[in-house]
Amino acid sequence: MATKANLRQQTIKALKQLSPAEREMGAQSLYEQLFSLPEWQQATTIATTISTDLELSTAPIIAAAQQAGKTVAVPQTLPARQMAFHTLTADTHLVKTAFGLMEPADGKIVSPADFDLLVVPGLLYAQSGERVGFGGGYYDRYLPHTTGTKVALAFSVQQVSAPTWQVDSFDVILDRVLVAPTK
Ligand SMILES: Nc1nc2c(c(=O)[nH]1)N(C=O)[C@@H](CNc1ccc(C(=O)N[C@@H](CCC(=O)O)C(=O)O)cc1)CN2
Ligand SMILES: Nc1ncnc2c1ncn2[C@@H]1O[C@H](COP(=O)(O)OP(=O)(O)OP(=O)(O)O)[C@@H](O)[C@H]1O
Repeated sequence: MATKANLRQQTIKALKQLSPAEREMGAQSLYEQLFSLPEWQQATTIATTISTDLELSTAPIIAAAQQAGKTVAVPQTLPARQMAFHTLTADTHLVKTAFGLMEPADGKIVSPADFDLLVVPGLLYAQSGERVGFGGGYYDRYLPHTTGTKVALAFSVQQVSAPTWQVDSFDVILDRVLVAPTK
């Protein structure tokens, strides 16, 4: 069994080594798969993040959702590893956190139970839904309060068929892991 810390390091390295072409091709496939899901099409309220350069860009997801008239909300980190999701509009003020993430500073708060679909960030996912995140434990604390479909979008280097790590009791299992094809 690998430790989550080792797997985080390995996956970050593999993500950094993706060629621009692989990234672009993978990303297009992931967006198409997401937008094809009935859960996406039916969702009126969606949780996602403001991605960092290492992560799959969420900008096309935010744009597509807004275009379709869906409500989009993104997280603000709070003390004690809590998060509040705020609706994202053209008027939302974003601030950069000490950790380098862009977060909403205002905007209406969406209750966790109001999301129909949550695009959950992370580093490594098993096809069966287990997830290794960035290590903050933010989503493990938040997701138990949600009822919507929990989806992850994985480049091929972010996916394994079954967990190679010790799954903790507090780890929340995702409903779907979409995977980009290998080149
Ligand atoms: N784009 C994106 N946004 C996201 C997440 C994500 O995975 N991706 N998160 C997914 O969970 C949450 C933030 N996750 C975090 C995970 C770890 C640390 C962290 O290790 N922080 C350090 C240093 C803190 C500081 O410099 O202020 C620490 O706490 O020691 C921070 C945030 C919410 N927003
Ligand atoms: N529901 C919870 N209640 C209390 N502590 C928790 C909970 N979930 C996670 N933790 C703690 O948070 C820390 C990080 O957990 P873990 O390594 O699973 O995070 P992660 O899933 O990688 O991060 P994230 O959820 O932010 O993406 C661990 O020390 C864990 O003990």
